[in-house]
Amino acid sequence: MSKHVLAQNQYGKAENRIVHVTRKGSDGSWHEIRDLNVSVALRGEFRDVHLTGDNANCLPTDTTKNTVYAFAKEHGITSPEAFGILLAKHFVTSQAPIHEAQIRIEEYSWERIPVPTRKERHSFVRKGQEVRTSQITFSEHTGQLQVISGLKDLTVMNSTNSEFHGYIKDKYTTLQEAYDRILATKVTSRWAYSAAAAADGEFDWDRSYAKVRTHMLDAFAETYSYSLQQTLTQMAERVLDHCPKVNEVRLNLPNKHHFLVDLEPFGLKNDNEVYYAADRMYGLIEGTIHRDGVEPVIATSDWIVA
Ligand SMILES: O=c1[nH]c(=O)c2[nH]c(=O)[nH]c2[nH]1
Repeated sequence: MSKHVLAQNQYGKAENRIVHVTRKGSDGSWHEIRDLNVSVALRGEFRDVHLTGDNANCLPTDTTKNTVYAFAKEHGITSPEAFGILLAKHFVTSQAPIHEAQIRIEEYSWERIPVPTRKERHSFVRKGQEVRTSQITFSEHTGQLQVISGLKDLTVMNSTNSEFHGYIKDKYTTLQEAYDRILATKVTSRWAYSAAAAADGEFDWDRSYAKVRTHMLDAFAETYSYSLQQTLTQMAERVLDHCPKVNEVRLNLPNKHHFLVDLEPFGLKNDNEVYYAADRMYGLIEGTIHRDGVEPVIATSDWIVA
C-alpha cells in the first residue's frame, strides 16, 4: 500500500485521427467527409489498476480506440457533438467501473475544390488560408532580378480516384496494393518567373499567384492518380501550360497516409468509409518540372515537414 495519495486520474486513447467518407447520390459519386481528432478519457474505479496491478477494472485504451472507429461505421458522424455524446454515454453505460467519460474532439474543416468540368465531387481543400511565400534576389554583379514565388500549408484531399499498385515487391514489402484510396497532401510549392516577368514593372503578382493556385488545385482534383508522383507532375505541368511567365515549378508533397481501419473483428464491413489518418511517418514526394531549355534555379535541398 502506498503511503501517498492517488488523486485525480483518468486514461484513454488520445488523438484518434479519423476520416469518415459518406457516399451520396444515385451512383455514390458525391462524397462528404468528416475529419476528426478524437480523444477519450475515462474516470472511475481505477485505484487497483494504479496501486495493485489488478487490471480487472481496466478497459484498454486500445479498445477505446477501436470503439471510436467502429462507432463511426455504425452510427456515422453527423456532428462532433453528436458523435461525442454517443461515445461518452457508451463508455459509462457499458462498463460498471467507468463513472465518467470525457470525449474531446477537434474537427478539421474542408471545402470542396470547385471543378466545373466534373459532376462527381470528391476533392477537398482544408479550410484556412495557406501561407504565400516569395524570394526575390537582385544581383549587382549580373543585374539579374530573380523572383521565386510559392505557397505552403495548402492541404488537399481526394476521397477517391487514387490507386497505387504495380510497384516493386521485395522481401521487405508488406504494403497492400490499393485500387481505391484516399490521396491527401499538404502542398509546398515554389515557382520561378521568367526574367522578363521579373523586369516587367506592370506584372500583376497577385493575379498570377491566384492563377497558379487555381491550376494546381484543378490538376490535383482532376487527375485520376496512380501515384502521388504522377499527381505532382500533373500539377506542375498544368501551371506551366497556363502560366507562360512561370518557367519552373517545384513541389514538395508529403503523402498524408489514410489507412482503412479493419472493422472485421467487430463484425463490420468497411466499404472505404472509415480511415485512420496517420500524421507520421509520411511518404515525401518531391520534384521540379521546368520548361525545356531553362536552367532550374529553385533549391532542392529544403527539408519539408508535413
Ligand atoms: O503515391 C504513392 N507513391 C509512392 O511512392 C508510395 N509508396 C508507398 O508506400 N505509398 C505510395 N504512394
